[in-house]
Amino acid sequence: MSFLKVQNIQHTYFTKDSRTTALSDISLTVEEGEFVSILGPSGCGKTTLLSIISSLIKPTQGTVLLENKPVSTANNDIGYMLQQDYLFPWKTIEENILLGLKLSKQLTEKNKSAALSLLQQMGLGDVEKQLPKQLSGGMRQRVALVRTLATEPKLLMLDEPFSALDYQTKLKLEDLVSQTLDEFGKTAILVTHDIGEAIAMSDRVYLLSSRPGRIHKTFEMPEELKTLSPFNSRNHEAYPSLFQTIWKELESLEQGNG
Ligand SMILES: Nc1ncnc2c1ncn2[C@@H]1O[C@H](COP(=O)(O)OP(=O)(O)OP(=O)(O)O)[C@@H](O)[C@H]1O
Repeated sequence: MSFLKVQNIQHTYFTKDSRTTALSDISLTVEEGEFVSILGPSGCGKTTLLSIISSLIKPTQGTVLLENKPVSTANNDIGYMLQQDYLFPWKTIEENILLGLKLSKQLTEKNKSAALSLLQQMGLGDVEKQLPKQLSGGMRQRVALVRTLATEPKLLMLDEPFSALDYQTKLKLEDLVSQTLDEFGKTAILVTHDIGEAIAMSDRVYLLSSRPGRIHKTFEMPEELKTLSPFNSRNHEAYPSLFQTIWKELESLEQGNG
């Protein structure tokens, strides 16, 4: 039994006078603790696929099972880390990271201190009482990660979480996120436009083609990269040729010959 099983997804958006098939014939599985990425040209259906996996939209066809059950939006099955941090500007960092627990009526002394100690572990122990606007973009994304992990979701959806950050912050955050998810044994799906990021962070990369989005190719990352941090993966000798291979495939898709 796979942890996450996405079977034969097809999705068509209907409007009054048009229909767009965004996804067709998508099947994939993710095992517990794995990190996979979804890469593809603009408009290939990445966001649609994430929304279907999270059960925010119901696919026209197909099923999604998490631990053999349909995904539930009610019981913290899914946690999100998005391009924008969506921290509430009028709430302190502490209030922001505890909000999910509070709303789902799970706030206890135990998980409160776990969340605060994770904040400390992220190097943010001294900003608890500050407001989001007092923090840099990278710090705010670290807060967003703590808030996401605080509710102990089974599956994490990372939708371009580093794309608004400067390059150096992004590389540092990739390492921190990767290390934290490993430590917690979390399973994650990353949507990205960044080939390097996908290679450096993932166990497996799914390359989608567009109109409709299908799985064009699946790239299993070599074992020697899987065990390295994202930063060290980018500097490994296996990295440039993998980058070239995926780059060429993506180029061919963008030129419509895929
Ligand atoms: N609500 C909607 N109604 C109609 N068509 C939609 C809707 N949402 C998305 N689409 C279409 O479905 C296709 C896939 O869109 P989606 O946003 O999932 O792609 P994406 O890969 O996330 O794009 P990008 O990389 O540009 O963010 C596109 O052709 C888009 O125009």
